[in-house]
Amino acid sequence: MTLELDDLRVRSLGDCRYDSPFAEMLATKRTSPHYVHEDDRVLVDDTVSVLLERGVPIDQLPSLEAAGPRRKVYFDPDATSVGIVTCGGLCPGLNDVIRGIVQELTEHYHVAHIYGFRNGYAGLTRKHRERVVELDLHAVRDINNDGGTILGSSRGDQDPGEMVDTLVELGIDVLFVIGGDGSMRGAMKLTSVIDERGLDIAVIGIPKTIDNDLPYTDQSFGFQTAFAQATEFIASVFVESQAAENGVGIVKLMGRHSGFIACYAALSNNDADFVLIPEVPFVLDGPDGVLRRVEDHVRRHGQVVLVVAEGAGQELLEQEGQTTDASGNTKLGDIGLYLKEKITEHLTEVDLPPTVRYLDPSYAIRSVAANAYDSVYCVRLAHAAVHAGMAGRTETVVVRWRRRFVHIPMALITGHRNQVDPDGDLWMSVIEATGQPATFGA
Ligand SMILES: Nc1ncnc2c1ncn2[C@@H]1O[C@H](COP(=O)(O)OP(=O)(O)O)[C@@H](O)[C@H]1O
Ligand SMILES: O=P(O)(O)OC[C@H]1O[C@](O)(COP(=O)(O)O)[C@@H](O)[C@@H]1O
Ligand SMILES: [Mg+2]
Repeated sequence: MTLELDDLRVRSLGDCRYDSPFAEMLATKRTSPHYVHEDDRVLVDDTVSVLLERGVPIDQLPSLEAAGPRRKVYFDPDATSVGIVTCGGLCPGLNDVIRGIVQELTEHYHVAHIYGFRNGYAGLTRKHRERVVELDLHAVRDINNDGGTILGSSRGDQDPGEMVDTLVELGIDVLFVIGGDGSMRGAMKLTSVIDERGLDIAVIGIPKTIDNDLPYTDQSFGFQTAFAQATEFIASVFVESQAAENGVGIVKLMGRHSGFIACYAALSNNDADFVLIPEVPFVLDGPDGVLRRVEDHVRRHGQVVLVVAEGAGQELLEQEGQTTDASGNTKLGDIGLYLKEKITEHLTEVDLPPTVRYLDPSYAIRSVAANAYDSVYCVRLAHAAVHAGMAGRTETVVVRWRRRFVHIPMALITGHRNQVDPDGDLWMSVIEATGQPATFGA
């Protein structure tokens, strides 16, 4: 990591001049094991060797601004209007975040207006301006019991100039963008137009991804719910594969570039014998290839279960030209079906005609309501986002980093992707739990 302290400083619109509703509560607070003072910072690194390697004084070590309420805020709460938008793929907990933002802004800051934009960035365009909804406590009362997002979502590019026009027309001071890497890139285009026009509008990101592929954040919200859902499907194919002769269970799970869902779901119920993820390439043929390993497993145990992340082994698939979705994300080939075909073919050839159960739970793992753990996480992120916005932070994302809520510059979260490290301890745990080899063939 070549990060310097200056790369981690977040932008502010200006000095905070208004009293915060939390001023009294904060008056006596100091940093403790359970609280980081607003003037204190959280270290990025957590190992002695890395800190020593940096070779700089402690106050020059890479660190992050603590999230949370401030004694003074930038926006005059009574005169403030905010907007909320949810973009990209669904994720458990979106409604919890929306609800948390609305409750915090209403009950503590008493802001003037809270607007919800419908269906992602499309909702900020001229064409959809009339679909904007005003949000209050009543509108968000029990939305956390449902999956999805009450605001809707979408993929696809929109003109940032037109979107900023909408913010100006509605008098929005703070825009909360709940979205993934694409949404944060879109949010940065908004801040650049806002800067060009000299406007006083803050843009705060709340990172969303069930793939858990955003960097500088501990597991992202909704991830735990999603992989817990996924375990149910693994358990089903396990039962099915046990009951059949030469039973083969295959579950394909979401994870475009990162195999976190596959790893965690597999570790959770420990029924998987093989986990295939995008980060660890594999070959099918040859003595150490997947097919021979699967065959060996079936010979020894009479059945086998494979968990495969959708982005795994894409290089094995013959695809006619690469296509992308409306947001520019690469469309993937179906590795699950390909494995099903290849395994069936191979086991039939070696006289172990299989019964294959293939499940692709797809949207069933991301469209559900958040579990209790994720709901807590969501509401705390929502609070942090509101405090950041009211304090005039902009182009800033609120994240939980090593269990502390902090602010990071938006550019960092789009800079690279969080992936399972084949040399890291998570993959080691997967190998330990499944008993699969560290690699498959040359
Ligand atoms: N480079 C970009 N510049 C501007 N907007 C972008 C960019 N990438 C994605 N977006 C927009 O952000 C929204 C969400 O992006 P998408 O990739 O679908 O989901 P996610 O935010 O979950 O990664 C879409 O409306 C998309 O057009
Ligand atoms: O069918 P859709 O909506 O494009 O979603 C599929 C993709 O969405 C994901 O859940 C990720 O979504 P985001 O890019 O919005 O984070 C992937 O796991 C999956 O490949
Ligand atoms: Mg994305």
